Amino acid sequence: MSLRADGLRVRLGGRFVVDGVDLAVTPGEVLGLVGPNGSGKTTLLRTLYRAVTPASGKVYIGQSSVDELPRRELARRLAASTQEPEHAASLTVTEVVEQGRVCHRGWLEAMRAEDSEAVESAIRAAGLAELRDRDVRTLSGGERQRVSIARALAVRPEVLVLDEPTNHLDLRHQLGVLGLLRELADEGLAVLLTLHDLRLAVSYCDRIAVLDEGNLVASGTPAEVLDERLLADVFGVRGCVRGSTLDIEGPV
Ligand SMILES: Nc1ncnc2c1ncn2[C@@H]1O[C@H](COP(=O)(O)OP(=O)(O)OP(=O)(O)O)[C@@H](O)[C@H]1O
Repeated sequence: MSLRADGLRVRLGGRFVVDGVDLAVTPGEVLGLVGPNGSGKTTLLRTLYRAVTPASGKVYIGQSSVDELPRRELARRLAASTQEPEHAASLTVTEVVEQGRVCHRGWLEAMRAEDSEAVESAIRAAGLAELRDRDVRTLSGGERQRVSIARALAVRPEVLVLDEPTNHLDLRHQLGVLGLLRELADEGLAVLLTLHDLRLAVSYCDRIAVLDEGNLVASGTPAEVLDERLLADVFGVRGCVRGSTLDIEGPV
């Protein structure tokens, strides 16, 4: 199912930090949301999965408006990997990833075979097999990041939303996670992620949407969007896209 935002405006601290955004991501597609610090990326994502209520505008999964879907159904259809605060409780990696299945069966019901299978495959996909029994509070930032991604994968959603999934990851794991998202999209998932690294966005995203001061200033293929002028005006760098790579020469 597609995820679509129509005319989203979000007001925080007395101003619109998301200011009239239309966005859609379709099954099979990886859409990268990019923009400078404070441009509204996280707020926009949080609005999509109903952690923030917009001042106006609507978000749809398929034909259903997310604010009319029961919470549990929304959680089954749209999974998010977020920049979360530290875990407060003592839980193992496996226990955290298992939380991704709660929306399918409820807190009090036992794990079924399909739940265990989804958890196992998410743990493997995120490269967490050797860490599965570790207390999450003892993990490094990059390891915790992969636990958050694994929990979202375990949901087996229709739409996957990830806030800076490569944050804290070493280069090998950055490429591993983005390659995995690419594969999942090729299997029919709709993937929306924020990224600061424009080079990775160019290499892995089908389309890029650029947010600047709460406004969507461009969207399209990386080559269409990241022209010299936009790179200079929005990101303050000199560069251009060549094929599927981005060459950055330096600051403007
Ligand atoms: N609860 C809040 N109250 C007031 N202002 C807020 C609140 N949350 C975020 N903001 C402001 O909204 C703007 C957008 O923040 P947001 O975190 O969405 O940006 P971002 O593009 O994700 O930034 P970054 O790239 O630095 O992570 C920022 O100017 C931020 O200071």
